[in-house]
Amino acid sequence: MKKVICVKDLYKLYRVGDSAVRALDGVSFDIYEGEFCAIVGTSGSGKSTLLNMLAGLEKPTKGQIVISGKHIENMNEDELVRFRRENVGFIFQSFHLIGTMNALENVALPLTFRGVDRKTRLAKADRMLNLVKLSKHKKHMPNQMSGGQQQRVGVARALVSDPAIIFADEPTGNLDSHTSEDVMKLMQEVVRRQKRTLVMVTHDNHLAEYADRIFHIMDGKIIKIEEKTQKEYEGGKTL
Ligand SMILES: Nc1ncnc2c1ncn2[C@@H]1O[C@H](COP(=O)(O)OP(=O)(O)OP(=O)(O)O)[C@@H](O)[C@H]1O
Repeated sequence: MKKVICVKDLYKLYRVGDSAVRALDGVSFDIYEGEFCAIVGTSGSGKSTLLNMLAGLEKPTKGQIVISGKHIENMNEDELVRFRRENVGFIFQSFHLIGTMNALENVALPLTFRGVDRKTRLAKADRMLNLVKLSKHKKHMPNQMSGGQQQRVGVARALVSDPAIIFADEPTGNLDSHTSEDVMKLMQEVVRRQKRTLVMVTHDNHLAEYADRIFHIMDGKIIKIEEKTQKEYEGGKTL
């Protein structure tokens, strides 16, 4: 299997006054093409810090992050912007839809930044909305849709530019439990069908069960990696 993400000895220290917080304290792992991985941990365990590093939104203090064969820890801001545009899709907890655009226009938006012409953009967005089962809501504005529908738009938007990797930060954090399950099933299905790699952060152990592998993080360390096959690894070694 092809490695898409390779993280080696990753550290992130934050200075707060005289003390240092070890938000990431020596993290190493690989993620393979087509995998759905969940990063799970309690509040303050380092989940968001890790996701921000993987997405190139924050610089590590030390360590390596290789994504699709490229070292992102050495990239400057312009290179990171290009890297994200070409390789990454995001799904946010609070959806981040543009309120003045309908579902179709919201989904088409990432393609605008890639210079795709309007007709092609809208045709692609249309297909993505069908994929997330929102064919009847294409002309709806965000405030005319439920939370679950808005997040489906968020999923379609993350997929529209054919990114190799999708990062999702608590994607169901603003949804009720029933709708959360629906969105998780949808993400699982489209990721499998489209052979994307999905990395999701959540504090919810139950939702993490939708993933192929679960990375448990505590005090900035990966303490356990759980596989769907029930084969478990600890500290990177097979038990
Ligand atoms: N900018 C910052 N400056 C100082 N400390 C920070 C900063 N960002 C995060 N931290 C600290 O790093 C640790 C990890 O934070 P992080 O946000 O990654 O946790 P999390 O697992 O995502 O938590 P939550 O589920 O509450 O979002 C925490 O102790 C936090 O206080």
